[in-house]
Amino acid sequence: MPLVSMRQLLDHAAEHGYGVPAFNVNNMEQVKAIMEAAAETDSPVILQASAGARKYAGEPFLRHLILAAAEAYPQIPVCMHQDHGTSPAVNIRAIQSAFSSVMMDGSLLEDGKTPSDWDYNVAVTRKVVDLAHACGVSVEGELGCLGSLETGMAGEEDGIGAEGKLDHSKLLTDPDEAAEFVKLTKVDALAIAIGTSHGAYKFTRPPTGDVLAISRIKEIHARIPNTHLVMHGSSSVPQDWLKIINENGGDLGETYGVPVAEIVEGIKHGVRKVNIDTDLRMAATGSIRKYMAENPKKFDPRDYLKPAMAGMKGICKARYEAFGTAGNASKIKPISLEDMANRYAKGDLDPKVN
Ligand SMILES: O=C(CO)COP(=O)(O)O
Ligand SMILES: O=C[C@H](O)COP(=O)(O)O
Repeated sequence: MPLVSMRQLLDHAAEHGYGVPAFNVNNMEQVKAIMEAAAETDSPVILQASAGARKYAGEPFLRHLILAAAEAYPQIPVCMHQDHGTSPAVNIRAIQSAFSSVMMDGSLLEDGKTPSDWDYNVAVTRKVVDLAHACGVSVEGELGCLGSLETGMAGEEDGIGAEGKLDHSKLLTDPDEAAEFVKLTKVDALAIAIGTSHGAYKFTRPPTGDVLAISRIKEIHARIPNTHLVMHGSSSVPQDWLKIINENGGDLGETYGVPVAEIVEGIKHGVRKVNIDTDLRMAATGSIRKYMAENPKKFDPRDYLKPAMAGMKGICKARYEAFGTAGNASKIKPISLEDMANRYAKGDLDPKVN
């Protein structure tokens, strides 16, 4: 099957009331684990690559890994998505690389650190939407900054994300602004700030409504019912993997993620894309640490990468099942990007704003 656009996958998810996890990929083991889980559960797939992934693997390796996934699993619709494109140029290069979906993260300036203003975010996002839609490629925008409602600290990780303390208003997306932003930019999907952040250190205690504002999702969805909401920083930081890592020489400390039940609640109210990276990193690290501790004489990377793949696959299967993604791949007939471009040109995919 050819790569499909994220808009097609998320429209299907909205129509049938489920969500799609978007897993970050950097290497073959992650891609294989996700695809095996998707094949076993009949789930459509979003594979997303950050600028960091491109730096790590290199553009040709990354592109071919994702194309290999689509070739090896022709029955599974795969979207190749650029995560956190920090400028129009990054996204244009992604489209040139065959990405079927991009993210213009105009909530931050091009340095990926400094919170931007409204006019900048609208201008860069609209520019990317005009170019991408002409190619049938979908666009995710972001309004608000990821960060902790517990501490007010912005969610910087690996050089991406704002730094330091932010005003509470920046950490929670405003429903009126979301409606205006979507009207002006015509994005297909909108990443919102509700108290989640990238990485393993999201919450110091299991989160409650004051630090994880799931109720805000309902208010935003009511204003922009056909724009798909995206939850970034949605790893659940599994306590069993945390324990395995720490029992085998790791030192991650006490920390909590976004409970799967809260994500499922979000999915009931318009969340269609759920970004997950840290959970797969933890499953891989825990598996490798455990294998190394139990098998000190082994040195073939395939020996410890196999359990790493199995650990990641377990997380993927659990999320596909919990989010209702399972059972839907076979129901999706691919729409070509050419067709998507025509639909955008006719205005058939324009956002509805209440
Ligand atoms: O949002 C993410 C990528 O954009 C990943 O979030 P996590 O760090 O919670 O996995
Ligand atoms: O966007 C956040 C993801 O966790 C990607 O992280 P990365 O930039 O280290 O690949």
